[in-house]
Amino acid sequence: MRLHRNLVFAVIDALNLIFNENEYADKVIEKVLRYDKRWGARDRGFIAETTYDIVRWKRLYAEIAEVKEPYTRPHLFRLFAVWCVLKGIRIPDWKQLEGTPERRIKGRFDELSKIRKYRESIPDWMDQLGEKSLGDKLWTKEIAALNKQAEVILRTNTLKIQREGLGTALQEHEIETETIPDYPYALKLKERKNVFTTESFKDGLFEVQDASSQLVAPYLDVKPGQRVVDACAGAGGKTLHLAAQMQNKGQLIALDIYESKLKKLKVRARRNGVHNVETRVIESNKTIKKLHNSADRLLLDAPCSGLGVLRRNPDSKWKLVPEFIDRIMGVQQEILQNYSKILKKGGQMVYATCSVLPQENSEQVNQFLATEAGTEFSLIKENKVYASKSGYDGFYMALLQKQ
Ligand SMILES: C[S@@+](CC[C@H](N)C(=O)[O-])C[C@H]1O[C@@H](n2cnc3c(N)ncnc32)[C@H](O)[C@@H]1O
Repeated sequence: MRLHRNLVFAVIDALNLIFNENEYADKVIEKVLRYDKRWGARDRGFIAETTYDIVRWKRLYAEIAEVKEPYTRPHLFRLFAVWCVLKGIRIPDWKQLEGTPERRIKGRFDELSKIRKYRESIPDWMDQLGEKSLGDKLWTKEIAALNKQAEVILRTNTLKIQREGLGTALQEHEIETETIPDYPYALKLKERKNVFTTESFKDGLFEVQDASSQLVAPYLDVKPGQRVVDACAGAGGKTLHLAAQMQNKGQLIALDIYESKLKKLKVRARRNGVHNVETRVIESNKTIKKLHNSADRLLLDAPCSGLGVLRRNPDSKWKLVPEFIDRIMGVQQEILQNYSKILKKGGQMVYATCSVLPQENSEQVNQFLATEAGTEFSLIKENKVYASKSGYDGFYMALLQKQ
C-alpha cells in the first residue's frame, strides 16, 4: 500500500481532535472528510478506517510507541508509525516518520500481547469490571470479539420492499450483499461501501442496523392495530422496525428526553414511509402518567454503558468512566419502575440494552421483579447476546408480562 501524505495528515488531524479535544470519532471523521471534495471512496475509506483503527488500539499503540497524553503531533505520528509496522505497510521516507524502530515495535507488540488489557487495548478499570462481571473465560473472548471491526448490516424496510428485492436493487448500485441465517430482515454487505448515497437509501428501502439490534423489535411481538410505546426511542432505529412489524397500523408513540433525537426520528420515519408514529418529548413525569395503563406493548431500550457496541464506537473505551455506569444503572432501574406503569394489564414489555454486563441486564430485571412495581410482572424469556457467540453486537433483551 502506498501512503498519501494528505490522507495521512487528515488522519493525524482527526486523532488530534478525538484524543486531545475529546470530540466524538464519528463527528470528527465527518468533519475531516469534508477537507477535500476530490477524495474518492478509497481515500475516504482509508481515512475513516485508519482513524478508527488507531482509536481502537490507542492504549496498545501508545504503550508500544512510549507516548503519553496529551499527544503532540510527533506523538500522533509515532502512533501512526506503529499502525504501519503492525499492518506490514512500508514506512515512507517522510521526515515525520524518520527513525521508526520497526524491530522494537514488533518486539514490544509480542511482549504486550501477553497481557489482556494491553492486547485488547482497554483501560484497567474496564478489564477488571469485565472479568468480575463475566468471569475470565467469557470476558477474554468477548472483549476480543468487541475489538473486531463491525460489518455493515442493513435492515430491509418491509413497508416498502422484501429482502430479495432489496438485494437486487443494491446490486444495481454495485453493492453486493448476502443474507444471514436466522436474521430475516438482514442483508450483510460483502464489501464495505457507503450506502447512504444510494437511491435505495433515499427511497427508504433500508436502514443500517446491526443484526443483534434487529432482534429487539420482533422480541416484543407487536401486532397491527395495537397501541405500542417506545419509551427510549432516540433517533428511532427500533421505532422504525416496530412500525414495519405493525404494518403501519395502530398507534406507535415514541418518547425520549431529547427533542433533537426525536426530530431525527421524524425525518427517518418520513423516508421509511412510516405513518403511525407520534413523537413526545418527556418533559416531566406527567408525560409518563398520561400514558399509564394504556399500552399493549412497551419497549424500554434503556440508556446503557454501550459495552456491547464497542466494535462500532471504539472511542467509548476512552470516554466511558465507571461513575457513568453506576449512574446509568440507577436510571435503568428508574425507567423499569416508572415506565412499566404505561402497560395495560396483560400487556408485554421488552427491556433491552446494548451492554453485556449482567448488572445492567438480568440483574436489573431481577431487581425490578423484587420491587413493589415489579410484583405484577413475570419474566417470559430473555436473550443474552454476546459478540463472541453471535458475531454481531453484544445485546440483552428480556420479555416481561404484566398480569
Ligand atoms: C439505547 S438509546 C436508544 C436507541 C434507540 N431506541 C434506537 O433504537 O435507535 C437510549 C435512549 O434513551 C434516552 N434516555 C435517556 N434517559 C432517558 C429517560 N430517563 N427516559 C427516556 N429516555 C431516556 C436517550 O436519549 C437515548 O436516546
